[in-house]
Amino acid sequence: MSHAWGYAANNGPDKWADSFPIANGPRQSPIDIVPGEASYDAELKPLVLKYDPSTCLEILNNGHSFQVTFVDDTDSSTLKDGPISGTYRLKQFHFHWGASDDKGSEHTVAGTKYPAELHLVHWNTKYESFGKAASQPDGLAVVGVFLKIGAKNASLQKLIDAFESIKTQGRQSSFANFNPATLLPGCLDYWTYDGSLTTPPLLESVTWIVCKEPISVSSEQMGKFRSLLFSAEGEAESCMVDNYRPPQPLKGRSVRASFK
Ligand SMILES: NS(=O)(=O)c1ccc(NCc2ccco2)c([N+](=O)[O-])c1
Ligand SMILES: [Zn+2]
Repeated sequence: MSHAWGYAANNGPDKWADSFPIANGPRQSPIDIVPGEASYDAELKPLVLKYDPSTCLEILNNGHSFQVTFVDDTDSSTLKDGPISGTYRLKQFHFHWGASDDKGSEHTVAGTKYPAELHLVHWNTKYESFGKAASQPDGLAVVGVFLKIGAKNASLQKLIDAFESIKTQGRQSSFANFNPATLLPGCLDYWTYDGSLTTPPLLESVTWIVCKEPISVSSEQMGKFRSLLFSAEGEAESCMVDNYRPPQPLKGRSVRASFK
């Protein structure tokens, strides 16, 4: 790919294999989750998420999504138990969404697309850094949460209120004392499977933990997500929409459920 990857016709998911051949690998993400084909595993533990709002650092438009980044030099914000062993540290969270409310999530549930999907990204502290962990089969654990059109979400609104300061690619602003736990659904039942990063470099290092219960977002709030830009200041404006990879082949993998 002579140009950076993106989500357009000339550099989008169908072209990623040109520069990242792992795109056709055995454990790619996202996938379509078919509840009737997931197997309940009684040995799966409840998720233990401990988030310290004081580790929240900044909000950034990285040109593919917006992300909120956390200080990850201590075990202040961590994920434990669930399908994983050991301690994984929260590095950042970000979203994927569509140009309209009928699409936008990366994982789908029996073919159903949600308007958006939240990813809370954690790395295994048995490795010395996110970068080192990202290249290991058990290096990362990403909690996925679907967004469903409904009531206005007060927690998402705090993110949206910062958007005017990060409208274009590369812009960032300080963002303190945000508690990511306020973005989690009430019920933490989940599906889990072995997968990958859903954007280049598509590394096959992710234990995916996808929550069954969505959180709400209003259609107006989704409109604000779509006001962000892929483009940098001074470039032709390109709305940040449809920044999602479609489901990938399961290739023999099993999906386990933490619930009956
Ligand atoms: N949609 S996702 O949660 O799978 C995802 C994808 C890419 C990256 N990062 C890209 C990257 C560069 C080197 C290693 O990683 C991240 N992340 O960093 O949290 C998350
Ligand atoms: Zn993501």
